[in-house]
Amino acid sequence: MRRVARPSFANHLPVAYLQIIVAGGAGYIGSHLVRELTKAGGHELVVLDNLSTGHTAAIPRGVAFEQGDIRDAAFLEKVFTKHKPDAVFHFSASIEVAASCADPLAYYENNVCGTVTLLQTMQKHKTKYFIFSSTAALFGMAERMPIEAEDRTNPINPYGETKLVIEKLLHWCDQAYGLKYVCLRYFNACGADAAGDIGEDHTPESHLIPLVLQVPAGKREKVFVFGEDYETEDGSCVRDYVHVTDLSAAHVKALDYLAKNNTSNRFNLGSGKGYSVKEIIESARRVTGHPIPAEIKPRRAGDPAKLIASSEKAEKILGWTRQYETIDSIVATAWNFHQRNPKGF
Ligand SMILES: NC(=O)c1ccc[n+]([C@@H]2O[C@H](COP(=O)([O-])OP(=O)(O)OC[C@H]3O[C@@H](n4cnc5c(N)ncnc54)[C@H](O)[C@@H]3O)[C@@H](O)[C@H]2O)c1
Ligand SMILES: O=c1ccn([C@@H]2O[C@H](COP(=O)(O)OP(=O)(O)O[C@H]3O[C@H](CO)[C@H](O)[C@H](O)[C@H]3O)[C@@H](O)[C@H]2O)c(=O)[nH]1
Repeated sequence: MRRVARPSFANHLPVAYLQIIVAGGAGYIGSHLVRELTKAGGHELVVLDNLSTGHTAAIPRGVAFEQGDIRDAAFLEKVFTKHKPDAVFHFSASIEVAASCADPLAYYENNVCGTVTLLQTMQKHKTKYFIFSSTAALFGMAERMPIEAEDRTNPINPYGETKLVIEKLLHWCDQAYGLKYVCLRYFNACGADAAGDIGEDHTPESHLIPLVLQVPAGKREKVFVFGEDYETEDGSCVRDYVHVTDLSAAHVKALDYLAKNNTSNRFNLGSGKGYSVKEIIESARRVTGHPIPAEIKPRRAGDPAKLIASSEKAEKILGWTRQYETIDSIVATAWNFHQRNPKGF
């Protein structure tokens, strides 16, 4: 069979030839992308992760793994020299809004300094494409709902601001070095792969859906509702919950987009529907058949009242569609993971 020559960086790369680094690929969302890319085949994948919150068991057998930190320039240099990536998916970050309010320096160090080191290594090695895990937290107290990709950004917590700093830096990296990037602003990632063998497993857990499911799983007696005095219908915070497998599909499309168009862009990714904390607890009650007691607590630091996405731009430009539309179908996949893996990974 004739071997097709690998094209130079001067040309757009056919998607099938890419060497890909998934930084943070042992984590919740990154491991789901690795699963999707592995299923699709055709790429050489390397997971890079310091395992601060990720799990080796979440990395499929046969996928290369480099354990280390994105803040460690010497480690990155070794990995990039060895694997010569064409594209980097960058999930590796600290992710909790309340923790970022308590320790902003740690968040800037990991999310900003770490990403700068990663981008410096990419620039040195002429790595062409960068897909960045950004967030709805960029928007803060948004002026309108649903939030369009081009709406004004105004983060109200350090976590969101670290992501905005990087989005702005990426613009300048494109201008200065020709780096092509896509920023994907996920709203609230949730659910688990349909097979139920990978899912969300953080210790300690801070995210709403896995915490709610710890009650029927027998790991906690009740769930707390942080704030009942927001300007929302039932007083609790409203978020847009989007399934992690749907998010993975958007990443595959983003890579395709970069390889075909060689143009940077940014997209919001959500379901377009908002659910309050109380509605999420109701959904978990329906899915699990457990009464799930709830107790009202004061507001949590850094929480905006409402975040709902318009994903119209991603639908139009990337051709992104979602498989999971109802909140119960999403919660059911998370519950499936927790039932199959009662001790996590
Ligand atoms: N979970 C959500 O709802 C959500 C929403 C919007 C954006 N995001 C973003 O998506 C990305 C992934 O989130 P997640 O929920 O999968 O989190 P996660 O904590 O499960 O995954 C992050 C992974 O990155 C690794 N990591 C962290 N710092 C690192 C470092 N310095 N060097 C190397 N590896 C490091 C961790 O070990 C982990 O495997 C993050 O960038 C987060 O900000 C998440
Ligand atoms: O025990 C809990 C846990 C959470 N909440 C509330 O549930 C909502 C969702 O909270 P999560 O911690 O699940 O998620 P966040 O909205 O704070 O943040 C998540 O989604 C963001 C995007 O919207 C980010 O990117 C971030 O990384 C990711 O953690 C918030 O109003 C929070 O106050 C509770 O009431 N009780």
